[in-house]
Amino acid sequence: MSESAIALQQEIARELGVDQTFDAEQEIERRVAFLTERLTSTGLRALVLGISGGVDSTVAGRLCQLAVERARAAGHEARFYAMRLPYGIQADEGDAQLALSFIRPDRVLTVDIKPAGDAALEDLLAAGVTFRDARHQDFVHGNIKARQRMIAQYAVAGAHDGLVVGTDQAAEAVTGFFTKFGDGAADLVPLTGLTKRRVRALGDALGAPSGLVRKIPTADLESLDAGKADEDALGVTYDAIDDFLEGKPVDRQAFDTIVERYRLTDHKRRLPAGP
Ligand SMILES: Nc1ncnc2c1ncn2[C@@H]1O[C@H](COP(=O)(O)OP(=O)(O)OC[C@H]2O[C@@H]([n+]3cccc(C(=O)O)c3)[C@H](O)[C@@H]2O)[C@@H](O)[C@H]1O
Ligand SMILES: Nc1ncnc2c1ncn2[C@@H]1O[C@H](COP(=O)(O)OP(=O)(O)OP(=O)(O)O)[C@@H](O)[C@H]1O
Ligand SMILES: [Mg+2]
Repeated sequence: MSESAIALQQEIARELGVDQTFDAEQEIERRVAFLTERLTSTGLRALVLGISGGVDSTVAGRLCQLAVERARAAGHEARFYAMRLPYGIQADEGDAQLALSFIRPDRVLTVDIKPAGDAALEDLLAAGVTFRDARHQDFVHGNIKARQRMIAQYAVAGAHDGLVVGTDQAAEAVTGFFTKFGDGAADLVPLTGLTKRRVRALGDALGAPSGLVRKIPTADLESLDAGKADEDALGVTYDAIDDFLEGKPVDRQAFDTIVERYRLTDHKRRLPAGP
């Protein structure tokens, strides 16, 4: 790799807050302390997060529960609302239930996002919105589902004086692999700066079920391609993304794919542009 390529790699990692060193126990402590401090300093009384059955929300969910328990021990009443937000019947519902058993949240709220998500699409079609083809429509519908989850979580935060927690981490941030104002919308992002393998290391250190920690990541938003692996959608592996962010050598094709995605999704990591 050329010197300029290495410099760009380092600059992007710095921009996304990826540390050069990593200690799972320390990171757990730092991130739980962060969530607890946000609760006490804002005076708010709840954390809200959707639990999918994937590793990111399993880890973030456990951090949330530990944080509210710590806040309560310090005399600040706070609750963690874990939300199940299936689109109809979720194929890996068993994983979501396993995640909840591990997290042991104060409350579980379940909202099926299918009726609202489907109604939104139907109304758009009735209004005359057109798509290139069925796959394009299904893709946009997928982003509607992610935003429907955001609506449900913000409603619970509004109802219970809470803060919405997001699962944004460095591997998704660098590729812009999230729905803008959907799962990308949150008040607190406790996994920020972590590569995917470091999220998994937190999961192991927290004692999360191994099957969840090592589960193939999926956004699972497209009905025509249910459970599609993120890596198939991204065209690059999480190992390569993590190596890139941790300053390790990556092959030319992976490097170019990551940098191109990073540039194209710059707008997703910023506030809306104005004149
Ligand atoms: N240059 C620019 N400057 C300012 N804004 C720009 C823009 N280009 C597009 N935009 C806006 O951004 C929109 C596109 O962004 P967005 O709506 O997010 O849509 P988009 O990035 O096309 O799709 C979201 C991607 O994230 C994936 N995802 C979503 C949710 C969760 C996960 C997961 O890992 O679990 C993954 C999903 O599978 C899909 O591949 C455009 O419609 C436009 O409104
Ligand atoms: N079916 C669902 N029920 C509840 N929350 C969900 C659901 N699907 C997605 N989410 C929320 O959207 C977030 C983004 O999804 P994403 O797939 O990136 O994370 P994950 O499923 O936790 O882990 P992974 O990326 O490994 O699949 C989740 O962490 C979760 O908070
Ligand atoms: Mg997932």
